Amino acid sequence: MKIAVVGTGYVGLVTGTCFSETGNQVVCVDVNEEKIKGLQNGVMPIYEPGLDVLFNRNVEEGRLKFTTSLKEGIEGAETIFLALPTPPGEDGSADLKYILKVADDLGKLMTQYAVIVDKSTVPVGTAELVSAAISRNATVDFDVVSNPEFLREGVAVEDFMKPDRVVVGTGSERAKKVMERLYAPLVRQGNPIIFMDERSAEMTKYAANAFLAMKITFMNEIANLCEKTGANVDHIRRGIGTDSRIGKRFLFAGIGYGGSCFPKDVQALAKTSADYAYDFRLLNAVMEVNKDQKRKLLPHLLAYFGGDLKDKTIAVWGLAFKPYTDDIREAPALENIRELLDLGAKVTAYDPEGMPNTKALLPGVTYCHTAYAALDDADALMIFTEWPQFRTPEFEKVSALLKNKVIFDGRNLYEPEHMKELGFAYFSIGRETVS
Ligand SMILES: NC(=O)C1=CN([C@@H]2O[C@H](COP(=O)(O)OP(=O)(O)OC[C@H]3O[C@@H](n4cnc5c(N)ncnc54)[C@H](O)[C@@H]3O)[C@@H](O)[C@H]2O)C=CC1
Ligand SMILES: O=C(O)[C@H]1O[C@H](OP(=O)(O)OP(=O)(O)OC[C@H]2O[C@@H](n3ccc(=O)[nH]c3=O)[C@H](O)[C@@H]2O)[C@H](O)[C@@H](O)[C@@H]1O
Repeated sequence: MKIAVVGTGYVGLVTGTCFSETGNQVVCVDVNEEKIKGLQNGVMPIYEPGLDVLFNRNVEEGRLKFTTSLKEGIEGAETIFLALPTPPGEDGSADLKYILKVADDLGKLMTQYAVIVDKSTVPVGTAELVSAAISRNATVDFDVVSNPEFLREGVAVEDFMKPDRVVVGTGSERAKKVMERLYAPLVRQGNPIIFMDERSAEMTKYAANAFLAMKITFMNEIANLCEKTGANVDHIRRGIGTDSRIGKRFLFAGIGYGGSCFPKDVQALAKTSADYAYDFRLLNAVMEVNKDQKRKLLPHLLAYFGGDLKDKTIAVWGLAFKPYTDDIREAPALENIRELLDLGAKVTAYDPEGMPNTKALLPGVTYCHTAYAALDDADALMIFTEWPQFRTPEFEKVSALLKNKVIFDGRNLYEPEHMKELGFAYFSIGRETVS
């Protein structure tokens, strides 16, 4: 099948690359000329484990191509995926300007029947808006389908190639057949392709992200209560996660959820609720709790240094919003670093992949080549991302490099008991403080 993917961000690149891997001819389109030039020269603009191998193979074998021309990209394409940004608008709703602009262009450019597949995360009713925008100028038949994407950054290839499920919203039998054919190699793993109407598919995506954000937030609130009552959130996680009705995943308490999607999607769903005059109280609570959670370690840090961080150097391990990605959008580390700098502290930082992106936003930080280099002569260590190499550091080296043996850990990487034995002061989330 010939496929066009419009937008070569995270989702566009993974979608295009994975569909070329299953034997389709894919052309990816983007308005960013520099990005397209790089992709044409084999430069992968994001760090995503495993994606480069598939990318190189399919580019070499001629199944994966890149262009800035929408007209050229969609020529002969049976499906046209929209993997465009839907950032929060001023009122918190998803901004549809990128999607509707491309829909308008498609109406003018399409010369044959195509299925327009909305892969971006968009509010209920968007398929109808896209359809109307195309219809204004279209001279050919088309269907608009909602096909939300559930991949996680860092494990995107695995999530795309072996999805738990594929959700497709369409009322068209013709489009349904096209989508079945396209996804057949992926759902052969035994997982379902679930067909429904467009509005339900659009809502399914928001419900999934909001539910996961709520699950994490619930555990963060339990963690906060654990700190007050002397219970240990790790035990609670194991104690409830083994109940198959609850499930083991997404129960890790920490420094709050970040990333390009949970914060924006929870906010957008709250806005949809407000638009329909429904007060979705749970969502508002999730956003409020997460805002506070991201700043959870700062009061402990300030108290440790008697309320004054001037002339203190704080080492930071982890900038990306989670491991195995260079994505720093809404990362808890960034908000904390800004606050540290405002309070007069110096910051030294290390992240295996997140430093190039952070440098542009926070030039006042000293970026180091290794995790240990960031500790050299620092007054304290703060941890914001659970990269595996931070899990088992050489603690002797850590204590030799730090001026004070103190760690503020937003990801619960170490056992409080062990830290006590090693003589560290140790602040984590929802567990005993070692001081
Ligand atoms: N990043 C993620 O892990 C996931 C994102 N999503 C959703 O997928 C959508 C896309 O997200 P990302 O890939 O992260 O976006 P992104 O912001 O990384 O990339 C979007 C790309 O679209 C391009 N673009 C903008 N206007 C264009 C136009 N008129 N024609 C062609 N290209 C254009 C931009 O230059 C950019 O390269 C969003 O709705 C997001 O919520 C869904 C699941 C996972
Ligand atoms: O719509 C999207 O863009 C995607 O959003 C999330 O994926 P992603 O943002 O890549 O990352 P997650 O692994 O979900 O983590 C999100 C945040 O929650 C935090 N988290 C996650 C799990 C957990 O137990 N505790 C916790 O604090 C992470 O540290 C991170 O800051 C969803 O998991 C994907 O299914 C969805 O497709």
